[in-house]
Amino acid sequence: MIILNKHQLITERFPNGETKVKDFDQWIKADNLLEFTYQEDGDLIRLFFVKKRLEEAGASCKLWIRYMPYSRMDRKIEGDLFTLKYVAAFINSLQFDKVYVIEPHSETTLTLLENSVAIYPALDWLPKLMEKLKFSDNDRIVFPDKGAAARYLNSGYEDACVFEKQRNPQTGRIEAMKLKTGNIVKGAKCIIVDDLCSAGGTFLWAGKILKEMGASEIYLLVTHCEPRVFKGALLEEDSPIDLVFTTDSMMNTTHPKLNYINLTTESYV
Ligand SMILES: O=P(O)(O)OC[C@H]1O[C@@H](O)[C@H](O)[C@@H]1O
Repeated sequence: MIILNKHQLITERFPNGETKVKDFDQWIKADNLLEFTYQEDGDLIRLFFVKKRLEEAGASCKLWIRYMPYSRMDRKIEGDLFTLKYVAAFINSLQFDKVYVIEPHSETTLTLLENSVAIYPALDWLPKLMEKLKFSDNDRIVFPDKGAAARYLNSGYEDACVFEKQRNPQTGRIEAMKLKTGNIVKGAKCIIVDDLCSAGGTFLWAGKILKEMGASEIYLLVTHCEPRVFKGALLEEDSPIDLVFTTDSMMNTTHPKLNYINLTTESYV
């Protein structure tokens, strides 16, 4: 989905699959903000078309990336393509004046993307959620793996609990998890904070262990939820996760256990 200056562009497909972008020019301003939601690779070509037209019109443009495509492919694996690098190179070639990236998974995206700045809604929202849940000294912030700890630990949450996890690189399934740092006081409320919930295995594992250790309520705060792989298990009655807080950066399904954080460009741009 592409939103130009708050107007969602009408993009249609010709019967052969090619993209048609309709009634575009009316939304162009001298300075533009393009909001980009990635759902499939075709969205990248639509981004290209739109930026090229803005360039032709002599208009400047900033880009707001709700979810950075391929951000989890953030390292070179022998024999495989380092796709994040190429997607970043593509976006760089479009020469945006500034690129805002919502929760980019790792520093690699920011290193690869020129003129980029990261926005961390989950982290920004954490103090508000702690207040809402009436957090006390016994309650705990939890980072479910070393990636989350590297991202957030230095943001004033040095006393957070940190998990260690082992994921099978072939199947992608989590095979083991254990609490590496911190302790859980019986009856503690916990907020697990991370960038993204994909299939949810990380949070089911962490939630189960936290409950076994005596936690009373467990909340999940993630910036992105991936609609295609998000498994309902996390939201089911017997899930250890009581409520999920997320943004609509990718997913907009409704469910009583899902709470959406309003993510507006105005607060950041
Ligand atoms: O366990 P699922 O939800 O599939 O995957 C999400 C986790 O995998 C990591 O890349 C994310 O940063 C998050 O910790």
